[in-house]
Amino acid sequence: MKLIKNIIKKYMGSFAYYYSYLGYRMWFLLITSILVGLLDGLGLTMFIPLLSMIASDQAEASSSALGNFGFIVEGLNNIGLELNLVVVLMTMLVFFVGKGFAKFFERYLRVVYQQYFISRIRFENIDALVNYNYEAFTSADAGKIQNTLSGEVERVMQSFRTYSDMLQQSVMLLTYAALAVISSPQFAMLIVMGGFLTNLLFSSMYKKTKLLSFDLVKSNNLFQGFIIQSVAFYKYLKATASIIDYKRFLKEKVNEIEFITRKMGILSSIMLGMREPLMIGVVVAVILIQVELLEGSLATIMLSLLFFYRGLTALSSIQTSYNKFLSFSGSIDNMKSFTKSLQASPEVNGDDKVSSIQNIEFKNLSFSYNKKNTVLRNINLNIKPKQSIAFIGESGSGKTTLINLLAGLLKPSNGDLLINQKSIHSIELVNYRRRIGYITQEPIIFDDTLFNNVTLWDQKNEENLIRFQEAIKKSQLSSFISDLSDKEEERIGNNGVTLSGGQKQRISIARELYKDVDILLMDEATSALDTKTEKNIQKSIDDLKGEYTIIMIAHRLSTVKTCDQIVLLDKGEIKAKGDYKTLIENSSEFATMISSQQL
Ligand SMILES: Nc1ncnc2c1ncn2[C@@H]1O[C@H](COP(=O)(O)OP(=O)(O)OP(=O)(O)O)[C@@H](O)[C@H]1O
Repeated sequence: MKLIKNIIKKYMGSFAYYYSYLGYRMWFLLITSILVGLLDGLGLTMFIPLLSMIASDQAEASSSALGNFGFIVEGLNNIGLELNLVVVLMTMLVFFVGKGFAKFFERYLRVVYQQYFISRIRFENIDALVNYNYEAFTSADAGKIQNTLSGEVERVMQSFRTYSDMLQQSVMLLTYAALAVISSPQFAMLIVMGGFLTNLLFSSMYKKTKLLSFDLVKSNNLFQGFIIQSVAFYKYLKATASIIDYKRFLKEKVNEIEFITRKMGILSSIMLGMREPLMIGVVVAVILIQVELLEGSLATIMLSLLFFYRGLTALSSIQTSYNKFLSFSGSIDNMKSFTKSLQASPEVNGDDKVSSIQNIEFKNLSFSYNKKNTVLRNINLNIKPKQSIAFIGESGSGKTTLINLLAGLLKPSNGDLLINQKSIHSIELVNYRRRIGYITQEPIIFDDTLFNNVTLWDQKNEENLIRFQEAIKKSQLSSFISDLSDKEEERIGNNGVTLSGGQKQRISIARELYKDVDILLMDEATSALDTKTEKNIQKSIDDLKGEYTIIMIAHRLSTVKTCDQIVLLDKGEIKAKGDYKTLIENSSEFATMISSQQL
């Protein structure tokens, strides 16, 4: 009973979950399952006229042979068919062919709906992830996100698969039960009562076995403890001859365990041995009562029995599927809470469209992570179009946070960031970000061709090829590409393993130049590049100055010499700003930094 209750509870909750994605499709699944069960059942009823023909040795069966299913015979009679052998066999064939079609349709729908269901979950999570607030993302569990989007989705799909198995088998069970009742209501009732009684007998035995297994675990644990102690205290026990008494005590425990295990063995053997004779005993008793006392028809009883047998097979499949379903169903709860938590922290977006980024102004801007950890204080800064500006400062001084604010990934806690005199809070972020190129410290290289890496899977038409070539030229990659055997179609390999650090950096630059952007955010690589590569990269950056607004985080001060503005950050505050010459003269910290890097 508890199992059935649990099954129904889980069943309904999960139905609602699948229904929220599949809607009316769930009803289609249910209807096709019912159809399969009905056609199968009706096909089986045709065994009865066959049996009655054999029993009476007549060439035709009467409608009474089918009991409550007599309507099938009458229906056939109405269309001018007598129930002879050929008609019976053909009708059976028609029902089973019909069942075949229904089964095909049901399986087909299941596969299609399963894919639809999973796509919907994936879309929902991808949308939520794309729309996720960056600050929430930084504190989210990256492993969980990855696992849920790949492995867990797979497990939710499995849950649906086993659920639809269960759904189909349950419908079959109900259909068979209904058919068994229609075939011979009295017989069905008696069988159910008999089954219920035997179940009572078994459930008391199950309870006993369960209690015994608890006892066994307890005794085993105790015994383990005593054995460990006999080793630990061996010297004392031996020296005082107490080991002899201890031996007797240990042997008693061994006997105790053996006794419980034997009791359990007897119980389970009794259950195993009794199950079938008991069931058959019930069936025999019920058939005898039906035929001898209640004068029922043997043929309809046989049919009812056949349905019971089919029903029993469906029941054991339900149990197997349910166990499997249970092992996957935890993933449904996990997926629900995961999707909910992603959707709970969406990015806040404004309506003001930015078609090109001109003036950038930090106005008394402060920023705190999680409303307490203040990392930027009272930042005031003006960046004019096509200016180049470098942020420098110790590790943790807030440089990356500033870049994140500029990209709209983080929003100012106090003060404001104005883009073309409009607050970043009111700006529509997707179009704004399309105007931004971002060259990260670790170059982003996809496992694909050079062309796709630069154009991010743009169409390879004439116009795009010209843009591609221009980007390649500007980022000093022309000679590199002419050395490649497949030119722009050369595959770069996973994370660019076949490329040097400098080449990767320049491909990242080419990607940003291919786009039509106004500003370039650059997080300069800290990893030691050889002097030649460093010089090359420096040259490619220098060439871009004056063409784009360049905002960079500079670790090597050699790169900041030609910048229009250098901003020295210290513990989240602007310590000094100006061009290279002014800063050397006005800031002792900057002068010290320069001398420590021997420039
Ligand atoms: N997601 C976060 N949550 C809380 N605090 C953070 C988070 N990210 C950074 N911080 C803190 O903010 C401060 C500034 O970090 P930021 O990354 O901006 O410094 P940085 O100057 O770029 O450092 P580095 O040169 O080492 O990259 C640091 O104290 C850091 O610990």
